[in-house]
Amino acid sequence: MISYIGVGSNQQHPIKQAQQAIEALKNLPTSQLTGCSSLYCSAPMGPQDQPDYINAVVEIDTKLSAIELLDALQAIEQNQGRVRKDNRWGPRTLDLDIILYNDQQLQCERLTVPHYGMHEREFVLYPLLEIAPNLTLPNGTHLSQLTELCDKNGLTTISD
Ligand SMILES: CC1(C)Nc2nc(N)[nH]c(=O)c2N=C1O
Repeated sequence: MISYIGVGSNQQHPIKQAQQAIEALKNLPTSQLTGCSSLYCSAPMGPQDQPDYINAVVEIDTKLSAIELLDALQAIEQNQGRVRKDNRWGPRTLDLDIILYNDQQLQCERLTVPHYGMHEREFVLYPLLEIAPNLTLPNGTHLSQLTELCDKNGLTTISD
């Protein structure tokens, strides 16, 4: 199954955190990393009293189920020092979110796919457009329809 993973960090050397997470995603069991966007920098969405974020989107081809994938992503987050605080919109060392999992629409206590916020997050939509320009979402929306609605202004690409 093709899945798109959002990578985000704004603590503990975010560029290194993102690069380390991408390396860890290359080693997921029964999976291949089949695409990786550039790294992007953007101001925090939500509370502004925190540092800018580094974001990327990774494409993987995996035999893991969505829940197994979620567990593997949370293990990588913990391994990179993420302490799951209750502060939902606060700073974080590493965030790995399942943006899409094949063309599935899943809604359970631990997981909602497609990611509930992807439609208005330019730091998800533009990295995703970079690696999957012809993507159509499970509900039939074309990715380019979403990026038209979401301006790229605040997003800058980081040269490696
Ligand atoms: C706090 C919140 C919503 N803001 C963000 N803002 C940006 N720019 N990037 C993120 O990854 C991000 N993640 C979050 O969880």
